[in-house]
Amino acid sequence: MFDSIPIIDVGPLVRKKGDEDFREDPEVRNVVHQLDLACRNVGFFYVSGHGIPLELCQAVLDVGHEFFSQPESQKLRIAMSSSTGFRGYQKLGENVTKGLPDQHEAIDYFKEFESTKVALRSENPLVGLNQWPDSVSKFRPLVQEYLEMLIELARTIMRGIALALGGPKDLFEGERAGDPFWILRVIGYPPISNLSCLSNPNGEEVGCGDHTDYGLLTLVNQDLDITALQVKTQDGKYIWVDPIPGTFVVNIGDMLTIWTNGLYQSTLHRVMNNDSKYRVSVPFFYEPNFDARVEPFSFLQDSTAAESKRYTPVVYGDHVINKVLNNFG
Ligand SMILES: O=C(O)CCC(=O)C(=O)O
Ligand SMILES: [Fe+2]
Repeated sequence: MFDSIPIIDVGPLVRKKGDEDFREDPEVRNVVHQLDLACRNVGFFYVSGHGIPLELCQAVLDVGHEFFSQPESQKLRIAMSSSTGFRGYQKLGENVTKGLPDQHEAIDYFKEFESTKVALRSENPLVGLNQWPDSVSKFRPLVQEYLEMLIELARTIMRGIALALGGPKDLFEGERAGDPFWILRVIGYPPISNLSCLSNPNGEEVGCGDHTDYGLLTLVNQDLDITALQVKTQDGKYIWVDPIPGTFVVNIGDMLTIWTNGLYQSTLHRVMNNDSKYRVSVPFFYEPNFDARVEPFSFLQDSTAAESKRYTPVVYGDHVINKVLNNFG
């Protein structure tokens, strides 16, 4: 049972990731222990000490605000469609979670496939080029710089999680997540008071409905002056995830649940922007290799869920294609 989100200073992981004795270092071991507790009990944690400049995080949110404040015709110039590989801008209400329209607009970026066998598979609907708004000139260079840093940070945190599971530090490298797929969403949530009456069955206006994230690890950069993200506890209550300057909100996704045979569970969460201001958040989803087969680690199966609870293996790429097509196809 949890009633708050822990804060983990990942500084030692970041500073010592190249060290020979990384695994034995007392500071690293301390971080690894905290990661283990957070992943077992909460599924969410803040990370501080990550080394990514606050100004860069803020600048990414600022260009998001600038983009969304434009007239719709301008935004639709980078509209998402099946012909863009589902990359680009989607209007308010176009995104659907569990059959209900979400009250947000967004731009979606996916890792671009190189001409490997994945890209050449004609049935892969996510093959395409990312859509960059030239109306906001700083957008592309800033977001690209940010992406490179976030990929590296997520990889470092996954190294800590590998040790937390008692595995080798490269557990999530190679065929599993050595060539990680990623998704970046720049999301805008209008204040609920501005919305017409599209509500969920409970009469609530939901920016993004209850869901777990479907990949490996999510890092959320959110506006600092609005609290809108909520995490569901085991007894069904929601707790608000207040923004903390200099941190990312990190949560684990469904692929980690499968790999750990349920030891680390992805946690339900949703977004409600009850504030009077427009909110921007930029979640970054660090994922397995596109063609990774995800199945419970054999070294964990004895110590985790009973046979009946075993998770069904999936190929990550099939899983994500399914999710995207269900939403927009
Ligand atoms: O906007 C947020 O704070 C989180 C959004 C989210 O949960 C998601 O896009 O998966
Ligand atoms: Fe999420």
